[in-house]
Amino acid sequence: MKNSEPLLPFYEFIATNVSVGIHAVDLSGKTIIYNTKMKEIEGFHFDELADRSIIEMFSFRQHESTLMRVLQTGKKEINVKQTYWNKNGHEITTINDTFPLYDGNKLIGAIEFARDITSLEKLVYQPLRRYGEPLTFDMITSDSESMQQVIANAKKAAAVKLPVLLIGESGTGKDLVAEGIHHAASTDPEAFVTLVSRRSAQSVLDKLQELLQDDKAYTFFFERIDFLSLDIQEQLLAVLQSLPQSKYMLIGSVGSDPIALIAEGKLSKSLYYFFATMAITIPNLTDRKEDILPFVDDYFSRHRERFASNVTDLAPDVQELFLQYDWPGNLKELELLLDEIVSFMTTESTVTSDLLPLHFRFKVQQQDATDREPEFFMFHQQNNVMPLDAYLREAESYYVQNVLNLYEGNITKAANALGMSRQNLQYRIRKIKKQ
Ligand SMILES: Nc1ncnc2c1ncn2[C@@H]1O[C@H](COP(=O)(O)OP(=O)(O)OP(=O)(O)O)[C@@H](O)[C@H]1O
Repeated sequence: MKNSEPLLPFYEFIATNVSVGIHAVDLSGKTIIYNTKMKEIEGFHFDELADRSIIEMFSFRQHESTLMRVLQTGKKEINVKQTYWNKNGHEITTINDTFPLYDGNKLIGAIEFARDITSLEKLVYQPLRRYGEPLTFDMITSDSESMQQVIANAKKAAAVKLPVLLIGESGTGKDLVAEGIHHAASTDPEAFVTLVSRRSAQSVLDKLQELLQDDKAYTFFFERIDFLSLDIQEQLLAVLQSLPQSKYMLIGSVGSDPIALIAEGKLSKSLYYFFATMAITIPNLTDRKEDILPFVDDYFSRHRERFASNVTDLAPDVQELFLQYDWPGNLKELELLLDEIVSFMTTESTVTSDLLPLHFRFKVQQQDATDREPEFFMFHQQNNVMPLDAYLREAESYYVQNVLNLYEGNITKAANALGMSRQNLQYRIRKIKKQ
């Protein structure tokens, strides 16, 4: 390969600057190439991956399963869309092509190319919007008492036009409530601007400064301010404090309890006080299960209207499963699942259990992992053998749940006992919940 040596700097430059995530592994699953974009997508540092096999990293990585499968089958997998939550808890959507790598006839590894379409997905994934209509409170499913309270508070916030903080886990509907507030407070449907913190933090400030040059009474929605660094949060606060009161409607959102975020150093206390004139907490879907079936009905009616489809309802046993499941990804998870289900449907009008994707059935089963007997994890020849990564996920979930139970849910003590940091354990718990 002597002749290719002068090309190495070119290859390196390409790998570093290309806007596609690249991850290549050798036959043993060891990482050979992991480029800058892939690091950005997955929120990793190269040192964390350099010398480890995929199996060792199994609990952290989303892509390992495709790479493993391609190593096993020797067959490429093209255009696979994945939405997941990366190591930093950011929701990411990618489209992946994964190829086996051959030297002559000999398989030597696998390589994955991931196109990050998160921002695009956010733009195009607007299933609630009916042909450009503004998104108003009446379009938000709120059958539960707690959601009705959220809407009532959001209406008050729109009336007084003071800064608002929306608190809720990913997928609970913070974006919708923010937009509902805007349309209740303003007559200009075009003046709602979402400034997304999950990409480049500096771009939030730049975009804000740029828009402030217009003479428009914008509603600025600062989505997930807890994803901004403390330094940027302070800079943002300085800009916000200098704005004329009452001209702009200012809304911020955070993904969990702000007091805990402040204690963990992820949220500036002063920025919190600035936004929290009015704080609205949007509960998790599992705490307002009355919203599940009305949301499904509404989804089906929109689907019929838009795609002239036949889909009308869920079979009783599917309803049961939906009500039983915890929905860690909240309404977003339910919506993505419905998207997947209706894409399989042709002439059927009722969603029966055989139309449920395997991963969902598996997740419902996994929810009872804590009730499992230890014998489940012992290998019996007569048992069906499950794929290794599914088994490892089960085992991790079972072990972590039991250690948490042992320490009565105390994360610090459980993390100590498991020999890991609090953040690491919290990350794993989130991941287990989302599996
Ligand atoms: N109450 C609701 N009624 C109707 N649709 C909802 C409701 N809540 C959420 N959704 C749907 O769930 C999806 C996620 O909602 P949204 O983006 O507002 O969540 P979020 O809390 O802002 O999440 P993130 O923190 O990840 O941005 C949206 O596509 C929306 O259509």
